[in-house]
Amino acid sequence: MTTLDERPTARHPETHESPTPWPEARRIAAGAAQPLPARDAPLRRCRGRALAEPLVAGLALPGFDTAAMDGYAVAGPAPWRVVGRILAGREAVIDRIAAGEAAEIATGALVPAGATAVLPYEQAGRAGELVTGSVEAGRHIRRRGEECAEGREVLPAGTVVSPAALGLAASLGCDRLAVHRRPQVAVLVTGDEVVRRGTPPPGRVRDAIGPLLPGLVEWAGGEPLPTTYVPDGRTPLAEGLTRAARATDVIAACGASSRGPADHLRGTLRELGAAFLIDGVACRPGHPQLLARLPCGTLVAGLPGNPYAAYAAGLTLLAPLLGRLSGRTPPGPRYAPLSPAPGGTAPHPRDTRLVAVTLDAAGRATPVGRDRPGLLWGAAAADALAVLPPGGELPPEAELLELPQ
Ligand SMILES: Nc1nc2c(c(=O)[nH]1)N[C@H]1C(S)=C(S)[C@@H](COP(=O)(O)OP(=O)(O)OC[C@H]3O[C@@H](n4cnc5c(N)ncnc54)[C@H](O)[C@@H]3O)O[C@H]1N2
Ligand code: MOO
Repeated sequence: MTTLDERPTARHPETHESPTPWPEARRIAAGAAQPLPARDAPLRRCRGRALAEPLVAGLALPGFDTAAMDGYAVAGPAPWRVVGRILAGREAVIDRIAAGEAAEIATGALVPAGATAVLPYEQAGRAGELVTGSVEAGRHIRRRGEECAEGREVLPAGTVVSPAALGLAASLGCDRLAVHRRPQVAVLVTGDEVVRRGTPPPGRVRDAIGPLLPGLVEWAGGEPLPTTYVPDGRTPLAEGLTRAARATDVIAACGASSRGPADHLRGTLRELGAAFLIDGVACRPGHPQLLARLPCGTLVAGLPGNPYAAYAAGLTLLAPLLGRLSGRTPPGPRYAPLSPAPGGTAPHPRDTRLVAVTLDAAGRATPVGRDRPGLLWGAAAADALAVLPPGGELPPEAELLELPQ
């Protein structure tokens, strides 16, 4: 685990904080915890969780010599005399055929011993009990174990269990899988100005973060707990953090992260004895974000109140942290060539910029615009966020951050 003392300490000329460079902040967040313990869970509860152990084939696939086409199992050269019919899932009525014989066979049925190929109906001619046609030896028979040998590792530990992985595990005879527990995340939304329903009156604003964060948390590997709303003020914030810390692995506290009269997050965390792992990140938007550990061990990700800044911060610190806690192997970085922005998006002189982009069919990323810190329009229309390192001209290509769907 990286400690505060290992953080770079350059002071930020505008905020007087000591922001951590964006790539370093992500590494610290991903290393701030260990994967949560494994549990044995029934398949229906495994989707989205990470395998705690490799998935090993407990049986061969296919499990028996299987017809890959509807037609005739044939032995030796044509013509063949039909000796019966074999359907999938039925006990073998014909377990062997000799040269010159054929058995009508359904896709998925057990191929009788002695069969040298399956001749599809489309390639067969039939007159009474006699079948003619030509088929290469071995064609259209899936031999036992040819697709996956028994005992083979098919997925490594750390793989997120997808719908396809669930189907594969079932094909391999699994009823349960060893998966990591998902980290529970309590979302605290602060601010006297936020309203949760309808049109906000003058001076108030609709809560955009409460609806946004649970989906982001779930996508990143966490289990969101019901969102709690905390009024401005140190005491309610301290009470909210203390209550949440008793019941959860991670707290995502939104708003109150800056320097205004109602921005008590940093002070309150200090009063509660929290250790800061990250105290500001050199990125736009989202620079006031933080990561701290309460004395009880619960981690607190502090996200800015501006909704797009909260989203960008959620992807910067919260997502790698939840990925690690949930035992997921992090995906490798993705890059895309950048089209110049119609409005002229440029790198920030000191901070990493996170820009909402769409991807065209050729894989080029084009900035969408409408991604000011308070506005989620660009992010909602985007396919990814492009990461623009600080300084210089617009780079020819950029790293992409995947977005929750
Ligand atoms: N003197 C400075 N002021 C500010 C700085 C700075 O560096 N120095 N940074 C600015 C940036 S950047 C951001 S981001 C914000 C972060 O502010 P807070 O985290 O303290 O959040 P608030 O002040 O509570 O709110 C900011 C903004 O967002 C709206 N908001 C808050 N919560 C929600 C919500 N749940 N849904 C929708 N909108 C929300 C709030 O009404 C404000 O407009 O600080 C800047 N100031
Ligand atoms: O960085 Mo603020 O986080 O721009 O909106």
